[in-house]
Amino acid sequence: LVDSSSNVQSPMSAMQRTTTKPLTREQEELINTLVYYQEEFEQPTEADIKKIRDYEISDDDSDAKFKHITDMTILTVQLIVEFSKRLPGFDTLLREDQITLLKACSSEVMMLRAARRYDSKTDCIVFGNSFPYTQASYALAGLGDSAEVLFRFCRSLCKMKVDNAEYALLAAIAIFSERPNLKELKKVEKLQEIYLEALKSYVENRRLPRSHMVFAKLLNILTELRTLGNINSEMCFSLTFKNKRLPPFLAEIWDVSGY
Ligand SMILES: Cc1nc(-c2ccccc2Cl)n(NC(=O)c2ccc3c(c2C)OCCO3)c1C(C)C
Repeated sequence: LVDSSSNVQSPMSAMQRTTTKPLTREQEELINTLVYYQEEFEQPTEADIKKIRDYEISDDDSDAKFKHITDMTILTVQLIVEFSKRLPGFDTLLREDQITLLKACSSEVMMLRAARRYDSKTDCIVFGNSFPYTQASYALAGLGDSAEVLFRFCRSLCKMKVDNAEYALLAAIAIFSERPNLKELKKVEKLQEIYLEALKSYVENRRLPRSHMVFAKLLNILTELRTLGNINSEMCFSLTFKNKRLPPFLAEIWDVSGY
């Protein structure tokens, strides 16, 4: 902080002098792979959507709305599983750790996907191009109060202008997170570190003028995802008291006993 003429430099100018490290070739390839598979598994197929759209929902039918959400979620979680299986490093993990990661991350990555499908002009989450979820439709399905939290999360990510690469890297980092009962925790942490480094380099090299602390704000999203995922688990349990049942696929992946 003290230059040759022994003037004390302000920390800021010392910080500004640090040059950003460019992305390495491996990091570029990693990000391109993630963005490719994110696009590949972005939306359910028209055929799948048609299957769940077949029955008309009368606007005021809460059970039908709830069933739509559960069916769309099943399709979306299946896409998340396909995306995860193709993440470099995922196939180096034990099968049981792969399952532990998928069960724990699926609701968190669902929230990220909801934010990615959020349309600020209509204040709707549009899953599958034809399932606009509004806060009202969430309330109708009996998920009212959680919708407020979800839509606030979606709006904040929208304001941050999170781009495709950042979404894909955040999903990968959420997938390779420390979870209870992992057999090879160190391996998962090592993988997560690689994706965190790639996100850090990517953010620092992004051309668009960004507000400062972007990397810190993106890491904060990961903390928020944990909270949202936990509220989702609580919601799953409360459904049993509202005699709303989760389909077996979701009850199993989200560990809702007694399915
Ligand atoms: C079948 C189903 N599909 C979802 C879901 C729907 C859209 C995005 C993410 C999720 Cl997890 N959920 N969860 C929520 O809709 C949900 C639950 C709790 C929340 C929340 C959401 C979206 O959002 C924020 C905080 O708490 C459910 C069940 C459990 C109703």
